[in-house]
Amino acid sequence: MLQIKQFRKFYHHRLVLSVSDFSIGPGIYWVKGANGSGKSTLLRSIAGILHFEGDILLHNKLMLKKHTRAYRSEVNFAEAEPVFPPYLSGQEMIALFASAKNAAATQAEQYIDSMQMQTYIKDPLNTYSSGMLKKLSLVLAFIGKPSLVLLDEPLITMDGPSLRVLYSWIRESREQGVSFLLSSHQSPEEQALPMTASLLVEAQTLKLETP
Ligand SMILES: Nc1ncnc2c1ncn2[C@@H]1O[C@H](COP(=O)(O)OP(=O)(O)OP(=O)(O)O)[C@@H](O)[C@H]1O
Repeated sequence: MLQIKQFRKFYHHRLVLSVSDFSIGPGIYWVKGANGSGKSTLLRSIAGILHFEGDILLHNKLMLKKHTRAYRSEVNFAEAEPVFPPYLSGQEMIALFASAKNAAATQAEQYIDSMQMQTYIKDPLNTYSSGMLKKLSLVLAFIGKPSLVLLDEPLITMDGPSLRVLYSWIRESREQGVSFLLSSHQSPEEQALPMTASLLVEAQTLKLETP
């Protein structure tokens, strides 16, 4: 499903992550690692929003750097701490994403309803709490028809009922073939979210840990 080749990421000449050849099949993966180990760097690179050496392939055919548009239409990403334009509403952000992802704006309605966001979805984003912003970023990550969804710290700032809703979205999407990379410092509840394997980011590289 995902292949990382001759990957190196530097910040100001400092090597942060080096992965020579790494591949994983479809599934739900828990991205683990200490603070500052490079989890966000890995996810942001796979999302195509950071410059790096090497290349990343999806489904053995879509190269991030060569087939950028097609690759991006398959990969959705939710940042750990999402930042949105303050004067847009949640609904306007959803409309923007839906247009960028060639999706119907109505696709998000089921997500808005299940996360109980109806009462504030039309309000400007500078009035949202961090949990409300987190939920919006998660809705955006499910818009379109992604085959890979990257969720950076999706469990933080979410209350218990919202977490259960998120787990159900992930399980349902997985049943439809969508894969997930999910970074977290806390172990996702195994029964609620069956993990295929863990990806450990450590010592400037990436290791697969099977259960
Ligand atoms: N924009 C940047 N400029 C310079 N260094 C950076 C930048 N972003 C991240 N780094 C460095 O890269 C390393 C990896 O950071 P990253 O945010 O990927 O770690 P992380 O595993 O996601 O950390 P955490 O668990 O604390 O969120 C850290 O040493 C960090 O200081």
